[in-house]
Amino acid sequence: MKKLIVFLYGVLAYVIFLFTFLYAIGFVGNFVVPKSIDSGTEGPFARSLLINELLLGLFAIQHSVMARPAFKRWWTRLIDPVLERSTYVLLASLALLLLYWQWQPLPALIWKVDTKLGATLLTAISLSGWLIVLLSSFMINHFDLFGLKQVYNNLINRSDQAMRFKTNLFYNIVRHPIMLGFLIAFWATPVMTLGHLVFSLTTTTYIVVAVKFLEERDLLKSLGTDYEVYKQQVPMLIPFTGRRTSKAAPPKAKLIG
Ligand SMILES: C[S@@+](CC[C@H](N)C(=O)[O-])C[C@H]1O[C@@H](n2cnc3c(N)ncnc32)[C@H](O)[C@@H]1O
Repeated sequence: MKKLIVFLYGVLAYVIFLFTFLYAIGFVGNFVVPKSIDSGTEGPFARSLLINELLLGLFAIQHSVMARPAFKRWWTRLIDPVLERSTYVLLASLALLLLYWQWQPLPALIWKVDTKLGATLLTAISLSGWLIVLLSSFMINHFDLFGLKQVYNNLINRSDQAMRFKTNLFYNIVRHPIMLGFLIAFWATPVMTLGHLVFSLTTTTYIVVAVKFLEERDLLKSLGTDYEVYKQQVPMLIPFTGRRTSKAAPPKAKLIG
């Protein structure tokens, strides 16, 4: 019975994540959803900017702190380790839902592409960014990243293994295709308002700092020279840049963590 409840908790966390992810596409692109990045009534500039930065900061802190191995070691002494990933996903989704709800529009225009062709092209590029995010998550392990694998294995009494290090497909072009997808989705827009610019600049800074100084540091610690070699062969975020001696070596069934 306990295992079933744990499984249902994981499924609920995943469903909330899926809704949050789909909502993000409409939020950033200003389509379909009731509250988007540019909708609502304009408030005082300083107050709006402060609220937006606090909302992004809350997400960044939750996302970064809860992903660190030291935090996970402490946290899984308090909660069932099977629930760790689902709880992380659930809290990240709640932080994003709060952001969508409380985001303050800053409508000043930075750029606007007036031609239909240009606007359609930029929207298509942005949507391709979201697709890159989704496809990349399947290239490492979508159901592991979002906690479903852990609760399912627990339900059927199968032992759970950590995620495997992958260098396939998009991971052979850049080391962080999920983050690259987000950057494309955030920046490719036919209408860039000040609010959207604040969102894109802050998230870009966060992504670069978190990837370089947190995620890659943990991966280096866990994978050692395999990750060192991968770093030399595959650029971080911009495809076809930097030193590239040869194709990334196939992973030697290395587990992360
Ligand atoms: C939200 S995912 C982002 C992955 C990567 N930064 C990206 O942008 O595609 C974060 C998780 O992916 C894992 N990860 C990063 N690179 C990986 C790789 N090449 N193979 C498998 N897992 C990876 C990290 O250990 C972390 O648990």
